Amino acid sequence: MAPIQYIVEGGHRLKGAIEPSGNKNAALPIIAAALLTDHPVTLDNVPRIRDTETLVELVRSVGASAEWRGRNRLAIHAKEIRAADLDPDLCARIRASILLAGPLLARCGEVALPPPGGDVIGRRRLDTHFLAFEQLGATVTATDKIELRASGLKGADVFLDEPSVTATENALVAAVAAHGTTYLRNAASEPHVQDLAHFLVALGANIEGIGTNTMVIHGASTLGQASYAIQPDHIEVGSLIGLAAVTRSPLRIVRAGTEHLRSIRMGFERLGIVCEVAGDDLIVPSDQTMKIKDDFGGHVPKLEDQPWPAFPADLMSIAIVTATQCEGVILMFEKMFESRMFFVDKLISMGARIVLCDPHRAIVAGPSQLRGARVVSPDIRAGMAMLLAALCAEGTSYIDNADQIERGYERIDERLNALGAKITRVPERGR
Ligand SMILES: CC(=O)N[C@H]1[C@@H](OP(=O)(O)OP(=O)(O)OC[C@H]2O[C@@H](n3ccc(=O)[nH]c3=O)[C@H](O)[C@@H]2O)O[C@H](CO)[C@@H](O)[C@@H]1O
Ligand SMILES: C=C(OP(=O)(O)O)C(=O)O
Repeated sequence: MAPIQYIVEGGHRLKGAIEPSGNKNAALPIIAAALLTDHPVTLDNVPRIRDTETLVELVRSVGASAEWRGRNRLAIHAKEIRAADLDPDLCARIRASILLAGPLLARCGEVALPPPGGDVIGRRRLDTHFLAFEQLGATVTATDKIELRASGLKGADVFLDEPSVTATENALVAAVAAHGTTYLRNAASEPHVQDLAHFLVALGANIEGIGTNTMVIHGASTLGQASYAIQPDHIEVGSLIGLAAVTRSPLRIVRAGTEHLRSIRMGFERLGIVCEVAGDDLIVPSDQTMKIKDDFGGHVPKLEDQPWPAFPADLMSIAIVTATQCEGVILMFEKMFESRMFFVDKLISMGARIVLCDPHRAIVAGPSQLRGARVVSPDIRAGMAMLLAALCAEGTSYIDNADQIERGYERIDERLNALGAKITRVPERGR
C-alpha cells in the first residue's frame, strides 16, 4: 500500500465545534487489559486509528474475539487465550505491543514478545518493565524476543526506576492478577494511566491511589465483565488548541475532559493563548494576543515537558509550531526523547525562525510567515505539528507519510475539513 500524502491549502480560517477522539494511549492498554478477564468487555469511544487496529489484530492472534460493533465501539471476549507466537511485523508497528506482556503473563504464565515499535523519536528503554515484572515474581529473558515466565505472580513493594507510562500500565495489570498486595511507587499518573486503572476497577480490581504516584493494588480479585468508555484525548485537545491559535480561528472543543487540561492550558498561556472553560467544553477564542510571556525581569521564558501532571512530552512538537506564530522568544526543552525535535528543520524550511541548540532544546523566535513546502512526517506528533504549519502557511504544502499522523488522529482530514480546512488525502507519489 502506498503511503498517504496530505495536500494542504494554507491560509484558511476555521470555525466551529469539534469533539476530540478517545485517548489513544488509554485505548491501547485498556484493549490489552481486556485479555485479563474471560468475561466479555465492551469499550466505547475507542479511537479508530492505525494503532488500535493493529492491537486488535494482535489480540485476535492470541485467540480472543474482537469485533467492532460500531465506528468506535469494540467488543472483546478473551474466553480462552494462548501465549501464541505474536507476529513480529505487527508488534514492530506499535509501541503498545509491549502492553500485551502484563495480561498474557497473568493469564498464561508465560509470554514471548517480539520487540515493540512505535514512534521513532529516540531510544526507548524497556528496563523499567522488566524491573517491575521481576519484582512481581516473573523471570525475564530478553534477547531477540522478550520472554517472561511466572508460576503465580506475587504482590510486592515495587519501586519503578522512572515513572514510565507503559511500564506502570504493565505493572498495574500484573499486580491486579498477583496474589497479595502490591505497592507501585514512582508510578506514572497520566490521564491514560488513570483511565486504565478505572477500567480495571470496573472489571472488579481493587486499586487505591489512582492519579497519584503510589498505587496500592490488592490483587487476585475475581474479575468479571465490563462496559467502559475511554476518556477524551488530552493530547488531541492540546493539538486543537494549537490549531485554533495558528490559524487565528475560534474553536469550541466539546467534551474536552477539562479536568485534565490545567498544565496544557498553562503551557499555551505562556505563548499568549488563553482558553475558556465552559463546563466540559473548552473554547479557544480567535482574538488571542499570541505574545510570549517573558519570565519575571524580562528573561527568556522556557516551556519544558515533565511527567504528569506537568506539560506532556507529546505536545512539545505542537507547542513549537504554535510558538513560531507568536511574538517573542522562547526556549523549548524536551527532556525525554533524543530525536523528537529534529523535525524542526522542516519548519525552518517553511520559514520558521528556530535554532536547534542540541537534541533536546530549541529556541523559537516568532512570529514568522510560513510558506508551503513538501515535508515528510517522521512521527505522529511532528506530523500533526506540520499539518498545523501547513494550515497557517502561505500556499500549498504536501505532507508525505501522513500515515504517521493517522496512527494517532482519527479521520483528521475529514474532521478539520468540516471546520473549513482544505486537506486532500491522496496516495503519495514520487518521494
Ligand atoms: C503507548 C504510549 O502510552 N506511549 C506514550 C508513553 O510511551 P512510553 O511508555 O514508551 O514512555 P516512557 O514513559 O516509558 O518513557 C519516557 C520516560 O521519560 C521520563 N520523562 C517523562 C517526561 C519528561 O518530561 N521527562 C522525562 O524524563 C518518564 O518518566 C519516562 O520514564 O509515554 C510517553 C511519555 O509520556 C509518551 O511520549 C508516549 O506517547
Ligand atoms: C510517542 C507516541 O506514541 P507511541 O508511544 O505509541 O510511539 C505518541 O503518542 O506521541
